[in-house]
Parts: sequence; structure tokens; C-alpha cells
Amino acid sequence: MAPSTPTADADSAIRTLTWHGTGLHLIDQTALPGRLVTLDASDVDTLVDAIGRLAVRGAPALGASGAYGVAIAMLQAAREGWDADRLDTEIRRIRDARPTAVNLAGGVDRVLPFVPQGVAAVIAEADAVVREDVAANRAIGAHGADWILARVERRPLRVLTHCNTGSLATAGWGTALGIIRELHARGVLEAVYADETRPLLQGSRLTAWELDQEGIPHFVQPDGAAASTILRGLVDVAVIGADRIAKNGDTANKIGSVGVALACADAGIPFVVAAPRTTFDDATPDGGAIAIEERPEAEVLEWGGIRVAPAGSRAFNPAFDVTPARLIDAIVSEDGVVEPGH
Ligand SMILES: CSC[C@@H](O)[C@@H](O)C(=O)COP(=O)(O)O
Repeated sequence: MAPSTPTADADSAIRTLTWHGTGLHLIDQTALPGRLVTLDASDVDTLVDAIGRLAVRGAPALGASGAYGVAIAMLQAAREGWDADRLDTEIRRIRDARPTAVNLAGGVDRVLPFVPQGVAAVIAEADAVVREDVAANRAIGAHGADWILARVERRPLRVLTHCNTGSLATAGWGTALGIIRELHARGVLEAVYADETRPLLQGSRLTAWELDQEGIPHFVQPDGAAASTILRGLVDVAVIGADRIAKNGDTANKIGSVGVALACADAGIPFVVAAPRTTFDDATPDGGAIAIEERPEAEVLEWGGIRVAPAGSRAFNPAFDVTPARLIDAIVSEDGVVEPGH
């Protein structure tokens, strides 16, 4: 009955989400790298829970999840006899499951006009979201590699990245990690410094896993090492992703990104943001207007489920920070490169 998700890029073996006819198969990113587990999100509660605990994560992957999520809600509405108000409420729960990545709301909003045409039309539009994201990532990889190779003389290159921006975080291939993969394919990459990305370790668990799968040389380093690695001259360029890029170029990304940008500015090396157009939010004027998700204190106060901080300690756990446009040398999208800091 439902059109199936198109085959993603042949080069991108990892498919973080796949439509299976009545719901999504999602790679459970909380289980990686130890176990490659697929979970079935065929109802709204399961999808919202998967988004909230980061089983599916990364701005473009959230966008595709939001788009398919509307179809999941419609199918559940038909199964369980929901009225229109209940369907609206459940779609809004998906849209609001995380606040910072504009792609999630964008994915939901993109398919909403197709709801009156029925679930097949919604799924077809969600399939288009996936196709377009993979194509955008491939273009980002080429534009970003071209820009870096024109700006940075040293060969081979040493690249620092933060969080996870690869196939797991997108519909396939990757944004910042797509640029890294492109540099590797062009034979100009020496190694990647992958920040471990506290507190949920998207760098050491997910980016390192993807780099390992690709045979790309890499070092996982503590987030606290990043500024020092940059100032010691061990890095030629930093490339990160984005969750929302405001109209003035201020960019929200995983907590720790702005520290990398400050170190790059001091060291005089480029700080590059890579993101598809779906992550640009012209309705948000600047970084101060971006909602920053605050996550549960236990993610900081506990380690592997065991309390490590004193019982009386509280945690401050913002999931994202905002890098001002003036610290960003290049923003790479499928449309090309803009240089906000210049
Ligand atoms: C291509 S993914 C870009 C961003 O979404 C990524 O860098 C990031 O910050 C993800 O945060 P997460 O909390 O893991 O969803």
C-alpha cells in the first residue's frame, strides 16, 4: 500500500531510518557501537520516546522522522479511531519532541499539506525528504572539500569534528562527516580528531564507529582536549554540523561547538559549519532566539547509570550551544558556501 523508502545512496551502507510500510525501522543509536539493533516505531509513543532518548538523533534524521511520523500518526488514527483533534495533538507531540533542531518541525510541516490527500501522499513526500537529504549531503561533501582544499595548504589534512554528523545523523552519507568522507576519498586526509561529545558520547560511540566502518584514521579525544589540540597546531580545520542556523548565520550545534570555534579563531584555522538548507531557519533572526534543549540532570550526574556526583549536586545540561556567525569561516550547504565571518 505505501510507497517504500527509496534506496539511499549506494555508497552509504548505513541507513538510520527505513519506512517498512506501517512505520519506521530505526537503528537504535543508544545501543551503538556495541550492538546494531533496529527498533520498530509504528506508533506515536514509540517514535516520541525514540526521539527523546536519542535512539534517533541528528537534525536531518529528525527531519525525516518527523515527516514519516505524520504518516505513523495517521495510520494509528485509522487503527484506533482518533478524531481530527486527537490526530493534531499527536502530530504536535512529534513536532515538539525536541526543540532545537529546526529540521524536526520542518519535516512535520513539509508533509502536513498532504494529509488531506491520504497517507500514501504523506509517505511519498517523506520519501522525497529522504532523497533530497542524501543528495544535499553529497553536494555538501563536494562543496566543503573544494572550499577546504582551496583555503588550507597542508597535505595531508588533519580535521577536527564534534558530535556525530554522519549517516546515522542524516538520511544517508552525512554533512560534516560527508565532507570528511569526501576528503578521505580524494586521498588528502591524514586523520580525524573526533571529540567524544559529553555527556552522551555521540563522538566516541557514533562518529568513531562510522569512521571505523570507513577505514578513516581517527583519534577520539575528550572534549576538554579540543582547544589544546588546536592551539598545539595538530589540526588544520574544524568541521561541524548544525541543528539550526539563524538568519544572521549564528549556529546552534552540540554543546562544546562554540569552544572549538573560539580555539580555531585564536589559532587562525578555519571553522566550517556544514548543513543542508533544511537546517537554515530564516524565521529565527539570531542565535539568541534559538531554543536550547536542556536535558535530564542524570545524563551528567551519572556514569553508566551509576551516580558519580555527590547526592546534593545539581547538573546544568544544555544539549546545544550557539556559535556566533563572526566565528564561522564558512557555512556549507548544497547550494554552495557562504562566509559569514568575513
Ligand atoms: C548532521 S547532524 C547535525 C547536528 O544535529 C549534530 O551535530 C548534533 O548536534 C546532534 O545532536 P543530538 O543531540 O545528538 O541530536
